[in-house]
Amino acid sequence: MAHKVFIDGEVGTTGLQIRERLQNRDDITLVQVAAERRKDAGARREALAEADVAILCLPDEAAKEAAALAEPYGTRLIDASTAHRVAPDWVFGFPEMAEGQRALVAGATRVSNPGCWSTCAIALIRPLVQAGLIDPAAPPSISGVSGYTGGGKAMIAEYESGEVQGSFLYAAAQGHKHLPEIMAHGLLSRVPVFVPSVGQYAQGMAVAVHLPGLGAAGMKAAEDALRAAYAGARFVAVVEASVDEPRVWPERLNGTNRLELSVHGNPKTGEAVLVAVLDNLGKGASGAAVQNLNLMLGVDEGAGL
Ligand SMILES: NC(=O)C1=CN([C@@H]2O[C@H](COP(=O)(O)OP(=O)(O)OC[C@H]3O[C@@H](n4cnc5c(N)ncnc54)[C@H](OP(=O)(O)O)[C@@H]3O)[C@@H](O)[C@H]2O)C=CC1
Ligand SMILES: CC(=O)N[C@@H](CCC(=O)OP(=O)(O)O)C(=O)O
Repeated sequence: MAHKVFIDGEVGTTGLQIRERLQNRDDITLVQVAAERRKDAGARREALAEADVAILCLPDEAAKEAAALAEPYGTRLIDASTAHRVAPDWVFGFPEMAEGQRALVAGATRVSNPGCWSTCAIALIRPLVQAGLIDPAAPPSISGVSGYTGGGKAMIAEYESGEVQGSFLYAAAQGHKHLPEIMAHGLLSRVPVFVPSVGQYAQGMAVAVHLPGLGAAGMKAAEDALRAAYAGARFVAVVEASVDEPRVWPERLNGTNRLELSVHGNPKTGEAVLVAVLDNLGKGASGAAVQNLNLMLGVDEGAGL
């Protein structure tokens, strides 16, 4: 029998992309609420009760409300928002992050999908902390660029109406909402400096983790640590630096569920940078949610991806 899946927030940026990935699958029946009733708590409660799994593609407060509405029915949840990413009773939905994480996701009732920035940062930082190449108390700074779809419907409207043009840095005041999850799952004891930016293009992300003084031997060790951490992973790969040299193109994995990592630097000076590229709407959001759903349903991890 088909699994019943409700996408709460189905007409938002992340929700629409998840629907596209699920709507033609024979093993899934979508439970739907009419678009005009999408914020009606009664209609959402009924859908949450009917579904086997609900994927929350909502602002944080609405995601917390949905989790409370679903509680009495035991509906399994995947939350795409920031609301539960460091909550102890939710499993962090980055299956490649650690040995055993895939099994935790598969068996979970509540899975919190990682943020797009944090997927990149954690993927690069965590294995290096574990290899002793990053001191958790002296974390590297992080920078990056995202397409404007990362800001959801509101930012898409700003760009596509012409109200906003150009690119900008943001969160320079060091309060970005992904910092807690980067610290917790990146195994850091001190918060890193993080300066993200938005470029004048729709979709795709590149992130750099800055490692001053890593040295030539450290660069080799970093690449070895990353390769060991993601050996056998289907959607995460370490690629040669040449793939991302001399320009890192944030759009190069668009339309995929892939995350690619590379190690760059100058062996003469020892200055190094780790780079991650993904589609913010793919492995950074909707693709990751579908991968987690597949694991929870016990089907091929890559179904529909
Ligand atoms: N865009 C991205 O790249 C990523 C987004 N995320 C996260 O996913 C979540 C969704 O983001 P995104 O899709 O970009 O956001 P959007 O603003 O594009 O979509 C959110 C949807 O939720 C609806 N909504 C708002 N409040 C409620 C409510 N109380 N009840 C029901 N529906 C509600 C909105 O309605 P309306 O149509 O009226 O606006 C909208 O359709 C957010 O938490 C975001 O942080 C995660 C990773 C990446
Ligand atoms: C470009 C842009 O604004 N991006 C969003 C993050 C998108 C994403 O990954 O995240 P959440 O799941 O945490 O919303 C931001 O930086 O706040």
